[in-house]
Amino acid sequence: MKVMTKEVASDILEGIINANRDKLMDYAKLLGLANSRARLTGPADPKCIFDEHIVDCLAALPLIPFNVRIVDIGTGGGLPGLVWAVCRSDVFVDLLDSVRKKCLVLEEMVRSLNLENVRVHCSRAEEFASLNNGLYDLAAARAVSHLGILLEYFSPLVRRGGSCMAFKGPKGFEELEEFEGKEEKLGWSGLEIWSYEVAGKKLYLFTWKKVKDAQISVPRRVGIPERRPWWR
Ligand SMILES: C[S@@+](CC[C@H](N)C(=O)[O-])C[C@H]1O[C@@H](n2cnc3c(N)ncnc32)[C@H](O)[C@@H]1O
Repeated sequence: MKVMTKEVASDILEGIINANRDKLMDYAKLLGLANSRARLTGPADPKCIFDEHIVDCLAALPLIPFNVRIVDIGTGGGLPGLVWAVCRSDVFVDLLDSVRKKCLVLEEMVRSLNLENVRVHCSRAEEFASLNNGLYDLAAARAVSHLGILLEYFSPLVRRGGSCMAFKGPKGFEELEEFEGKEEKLGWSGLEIWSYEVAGKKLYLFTWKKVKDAQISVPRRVGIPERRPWWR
């Protein structure tokens, strides 16, 4: 492993949390209620959702440029994209999930929270990418898939000059070792790994820049990225 990790600047987080606490708490309550209907995120207790899940998503905010268009792949209950949209009216976020029941609940939450900078899409990433090529400045995912597979999902969606971000625990390093140094095949370069802590757990954001078009044909058909990993 040649890449050093950097620490996310956490000093501005308290200000972000304080400025948005009420709306974020409203979201935590909605998500808690929704969990009983569609199992969107583990816990049902709003405080636990806030402290473990919402704070995790907030940790990435210092890394997100202003006025960007973002796609959150496998958003589930809106993590991280909905959290970002609540705190940053300058960004526009497309929330993507393949499970219809989750998307319906998400749409209700977006309406309840009066968010105008969010749209919900019910689709697999592979299919969505064929209709939205290069549309995004940033693609992100939390708790969705192997890091290498995420890079394949992200690649066709992000414009040249844009970036991607994957939320990972320590296992992200093992996943990275499988393909490290080959990411340019998908147009990615400039890996940076950012570390931070939530509820006593050390967590990481893996980010890359899109420097060129992919050299392999993406998106591939649904299921192929998992069955035939691009790096093997
Ligand atoms: C474990 S959940 C994580 C949800 C959320 N990101 C979070 O941090 O709580 C993974 C989600 O990814 C969705 N998903 C998995 N593969 C997908 C794909 N290829 N395209 C779209 N959604 C996908 C699943 O439906 C599920 O809601």
